[in-house]
Amino acid sequence: MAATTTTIATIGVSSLYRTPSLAVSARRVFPRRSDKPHSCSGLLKVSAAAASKRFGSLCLGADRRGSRSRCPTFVPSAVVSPNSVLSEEAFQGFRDLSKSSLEEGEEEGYDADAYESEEEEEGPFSATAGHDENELAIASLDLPQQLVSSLEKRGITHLFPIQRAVLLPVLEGRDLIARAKTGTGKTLAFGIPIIKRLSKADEGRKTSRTSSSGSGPCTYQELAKSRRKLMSRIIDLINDNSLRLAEVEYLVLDEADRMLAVGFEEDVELILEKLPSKRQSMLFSATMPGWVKKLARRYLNDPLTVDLVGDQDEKLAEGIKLYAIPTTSTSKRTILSDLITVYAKGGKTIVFTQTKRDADEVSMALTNRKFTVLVATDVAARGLDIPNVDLIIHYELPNDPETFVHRSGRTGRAGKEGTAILMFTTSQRRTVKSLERDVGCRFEFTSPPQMQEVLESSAEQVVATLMGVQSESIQYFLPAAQRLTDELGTQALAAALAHLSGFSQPPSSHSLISHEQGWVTLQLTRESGYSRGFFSARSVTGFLSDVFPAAADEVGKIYIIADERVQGAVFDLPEEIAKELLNKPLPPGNSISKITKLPTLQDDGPTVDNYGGFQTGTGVPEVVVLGNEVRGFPEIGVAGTLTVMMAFGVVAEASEVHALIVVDLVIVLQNVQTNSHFDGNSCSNLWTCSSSRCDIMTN
Ligand SMILES: Nc1ncnc2c1ncn2[C@@H]1O[C@H](COP(=O)(O)OP(=O)(O)OP(=O)(O)O)[C@@H](O)[C@H]1O
Repeated sequence: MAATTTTIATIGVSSLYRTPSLAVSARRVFPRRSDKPHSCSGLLKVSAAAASKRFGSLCLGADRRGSRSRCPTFVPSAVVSPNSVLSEEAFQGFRDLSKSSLEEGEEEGYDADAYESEEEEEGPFSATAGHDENELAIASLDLPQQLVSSLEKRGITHLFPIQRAVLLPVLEGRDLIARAKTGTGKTLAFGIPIIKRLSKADEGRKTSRTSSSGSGPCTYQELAKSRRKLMSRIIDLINDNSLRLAEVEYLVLDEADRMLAVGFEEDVELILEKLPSKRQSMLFSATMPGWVKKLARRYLNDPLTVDLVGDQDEKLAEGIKLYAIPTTSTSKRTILSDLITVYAKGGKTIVFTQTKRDADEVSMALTNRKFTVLVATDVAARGLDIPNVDLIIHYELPNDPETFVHRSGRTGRAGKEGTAILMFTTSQRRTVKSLERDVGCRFEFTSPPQMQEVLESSAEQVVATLMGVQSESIQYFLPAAQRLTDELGTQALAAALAHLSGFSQPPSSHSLISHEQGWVTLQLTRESGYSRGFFSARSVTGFLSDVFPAAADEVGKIYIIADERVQGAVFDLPEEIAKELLNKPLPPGNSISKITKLPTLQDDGPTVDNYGGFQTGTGVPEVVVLGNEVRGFPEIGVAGTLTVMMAFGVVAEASEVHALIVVDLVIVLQNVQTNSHFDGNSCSNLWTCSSSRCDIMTN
């Protein structure tokens, strides 16, 4: 490629689109200032991924032409409403007013926040709702034909709302800050108009081709010569003069809030310093905290704000169903496989962890069944457009609401549906509640799938796969199938289904209550004539002590069956102990069995939702805070701001927790509303606790 050709500098891995040929077509729809033709030379798109030095692709080029002229501002009267289609009237308003303002040379401010709201009549992706389809068709926007065709090939024929909302402002050269939900097409929102403008510039150059030299940023050729440099950091490229940005005309900060956040800002600033001050700058993101808008003003010139999210509304993309599932750190991995089997239904899943190490561990744990899973840290949370991801699992809570929005937004893209599941431990309930508030969403709190559901889902998926086997292939296996059916009947098919589901071995036993592997859940039932009064958890331990003391020592969680006509409880035991117990003779009127499905339990059964109040009285402690009167540990005071950790990984801010009472080394949390007596700072002990022991680690 010669040094004189016009190409676009697009830097970054996220949402990267291919530059179409810059074929020129006559401009019809959008009038432009005739007195000041734009001479666009290049686009610099810096994504968070770029700033994090993870360049997946780099396409650099330069135009040797002169600099771009900035269009005056204009005053559109459009209605931009959160999540809604920009109405055709509004769209027309953009056109008319931009036209008139351009004609009149007006330069007025524009504040999309001041826009009125418009009721959403149809889905947010219904670009043609109530409008003349042709008016909104990409084919009618006077874009280069090759661009229109390549978009059509990808099923992109009509503008999405954010694309409609920013089209004219970008064409007119406005700086802007744009917010729209994940997967709503922000990439093409800036891509289409910039390509259109570049193609115009290219057209201009072709018709008045004069010079082939210049002092452009750098040439594709130069960098092709040094491929290795393509892979190195952009900062290094700038520093050693391989990348010169002096003629870049368009700057897009995609994932702008991430780009301008601490840790990235410095690099971005360094890059921005190298850009000409005369440029068009645009900030896009699905999340745009207030501080970004303030900071952005340093980089933008009289920016237009286009906000299709709004402050009041749910900030997640529509079509994403949210579940929250209580777990413990030890049961998480077992539950994860089950969740993927039941909720992804054979589709694609992304599992988000906090650290790379966790990601490695989780992916190792997902080996026995057949999954299509990407296990990733938050590096993959933004910008990645992987088609048709069905399920997102927040294996660990995100650090902030923005990360939750972006992680979840890897599904439910371009109007499709998806599911996001948040796995949380009991002490994280408050964080989950904060997430609901900050993101404006609602979780459905549900329990981990029961083994029966997992097996049924697995079988369904295998059956669906079998339906896709071509009849020509089936013919080859008919004789063997016939033989097997004759010998084993339906057992033969069941064996095939079990094997294809990844269950050649029976599912490993795990507790129905805590989902911990190596544990089983048993049910004790007592006939009414043998009742010795009120049936309680104590009745169970007393019974076990009589029958098999080892079981009484090892028993885990105990829950009473809700049905009042039944005297009974369910409880967890280690598998080996359970086996022995099941062989012991029982007192008359009592029966014990291993169960595969939990009966309905009394209120303190495994919780579905229990905000603000913690469970009391049973088994492993949920959260620990140091109280003033910790029996047996008089030296322990109170630490109001102490971070407390439990042996099974629960982390809680002590300031969010209420009280701790220790009863016979079973730690019980009580929901004491006043925490005034926790203000003392006398103690800063960190406790790790389990039901059977408490260790104190003094700082
Ligand atoms: N007008 C359109 N019609 C149909 N599909 C579209 C249209 N615009 C974009 N898409 C598709 O929608 C998907 C999401 O687009 P894109 O990646 O630009 O979203 P985004 O808003 O940048 O999301 P995120 O904030 O997560 O980065 C892509 O697969 C894209 O090809």
